[in-house]
Amino acid sequence: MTEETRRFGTEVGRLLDLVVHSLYSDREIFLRELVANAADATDKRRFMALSDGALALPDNAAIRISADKAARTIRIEDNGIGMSKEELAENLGTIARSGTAAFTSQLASAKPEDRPSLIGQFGVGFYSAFMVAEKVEVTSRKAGHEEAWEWVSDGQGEYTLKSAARGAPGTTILLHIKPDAEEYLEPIRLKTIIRKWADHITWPVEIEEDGKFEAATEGKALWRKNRSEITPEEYADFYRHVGHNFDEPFATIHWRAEGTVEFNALLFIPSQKPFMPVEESRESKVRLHVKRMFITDDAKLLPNWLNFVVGVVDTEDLPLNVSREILQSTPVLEKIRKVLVNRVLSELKAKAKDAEAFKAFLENFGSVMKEGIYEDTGHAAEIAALLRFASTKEDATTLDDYIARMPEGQSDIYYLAGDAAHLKTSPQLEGFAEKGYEVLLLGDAIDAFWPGRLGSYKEKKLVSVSQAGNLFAAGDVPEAITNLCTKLKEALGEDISEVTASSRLKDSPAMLVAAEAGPDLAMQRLLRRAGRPVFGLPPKLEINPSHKLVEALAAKEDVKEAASLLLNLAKLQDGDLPENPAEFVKQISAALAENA
Ligand SMILES: Nc1ncnc2c1ncn2[C@@H]1O[C@H](COP(=O)(O)OP(=O)(O)OP(=O)(O)O)[C@@H](O)[C@H]1O
Repeated sequence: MTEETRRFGTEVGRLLDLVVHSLYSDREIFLRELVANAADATDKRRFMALSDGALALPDNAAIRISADKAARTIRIEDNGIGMSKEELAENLGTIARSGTAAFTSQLASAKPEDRPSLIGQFGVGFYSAFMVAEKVEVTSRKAGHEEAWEWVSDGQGEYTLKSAARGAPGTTILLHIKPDAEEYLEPIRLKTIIRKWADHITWPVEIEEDGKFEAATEGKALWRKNRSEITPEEYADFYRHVGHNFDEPFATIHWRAEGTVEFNALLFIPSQKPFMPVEESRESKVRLHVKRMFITDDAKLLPNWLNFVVGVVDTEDLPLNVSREILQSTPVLEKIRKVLVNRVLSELKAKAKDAEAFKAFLENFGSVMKEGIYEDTGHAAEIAALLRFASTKEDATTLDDYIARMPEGQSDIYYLAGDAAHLKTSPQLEGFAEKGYEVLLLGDAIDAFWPGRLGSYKEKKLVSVSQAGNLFAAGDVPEAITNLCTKLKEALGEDISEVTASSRLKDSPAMLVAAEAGPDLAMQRLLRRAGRPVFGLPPKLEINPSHKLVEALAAKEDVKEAASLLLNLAKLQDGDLPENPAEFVKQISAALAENA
């Protein structure tokens, strides 16, 4: 029989090296990882069999574990979907998941003493087998195929692949246990580990004892138990399992919904940003189960702006053989989604009462939530009410508190969106302090988008300070200034829609403001940087009649050169480059030379 020898992808080599050499405690998680893979593979086969009867699972489908003390092996067998030759090479010989690759580099840069807990809590999937095994043999037959393949490796950089025999589809993993890991050859030890880590697995997990396979799990899904029967550790373990996270949950939401739709739900809000961002997709991965059986994790049970919530929803209101088509159209899912969003929002409202803890939550997930204001008009106001913002008066304020502080005469909510580092010193803020008007300082990239979409909050309009020129129209302006405005407008042409004198400017000679309708300046900047057309009127130029430079210009006949200088200065102040930086430097140098 021909045997092929292949080398692991470089990332795998690194990961294996780190796993094997930095983990001394918590090795038992290898069993959790391998059993979880077996359960996932069985779930996949069950789901595929819905559209292809030939793939149907045997009635006694289970995950079976047996240890052979004499041979020093542990065998883990499943009736799952199996792997073809190329899948064995792809799944076990390379790291396809970007998250795992990123995890590997994080692991490499972590202090050696921190690595065990990182590995122990995160899990490294299949490769954890090499923590306890000096050689791993995987025999797999893909459901629907006749041939089977055997993958063998000692984890030292290479693996072999050869044709093999397996009576039925599924995967067998044979671990040749290292001398220092013999404790795992005891069935009782294996059972304890399964109970601890894998009790929620919905497929039977059986362990061979005295020649007979015995159920190792209670077989009662955690989310179907009463809250009083579950310990905080059990919740946390389950959270780490479903969420691939390694922190403690910030919130655990476990309830049974009864009414128009019935289901059990166990949802978690992480307390840290997941190490793996929501990988390739932004969509919710909350798992849908029907009568305990896993159906899919892409039913989009929660909207994208709650994509950080992980967990399980299990309903009796759908048939076990629910197909993808039914999932897309059934009103049951729509009803479930509604209940879930409202439940998560009310949990967040309750959590918001502890300002300190909630601050950390918002630092992690506040920007994702803001996307909800943009995408989900039905919940926009509720989301906005939960958020906190920096302002010219407070480090963090809610919109309600902002409104409560509004002085007499202020009717709108003012905000300035832009680069967080420059907000506090922006000339756009000039004039607001004098009026006693607080301004929200919005430094997230998404902040350029959502205020315009929200429009108003509790009947107060959200107004960008870059569009609040009306507040500061200068009263009586000397004729020379009015003439200067006209001359500047002539010189600047279509770049500027209007030049006006403003009372808001204190230290700056001029400033750009956006037209009242259309995108504000922060939004225009984003559009420009993204190479997108900027719609709406060009900006206005406000000049400061009491600034020395403006006074001097008002006395001049020809302001052509000065006009473009003034415009470029205003652009610079907003963090934009002048259109032609070299030309601008020439102008400035010439102006300085005149006064030198
Ligand atoms: N028993 C199995 N049956 C079928 N496919 C398997 C089995 N075990 C592993 N695989 C395949 O190998 C891939 C890699 O497994 P591995 O455990 O390393 O990562 P994962 O399960 O994708 O991620 P994680 O362990 O972080 O959840 C799996 O995604 C799956 O496609």
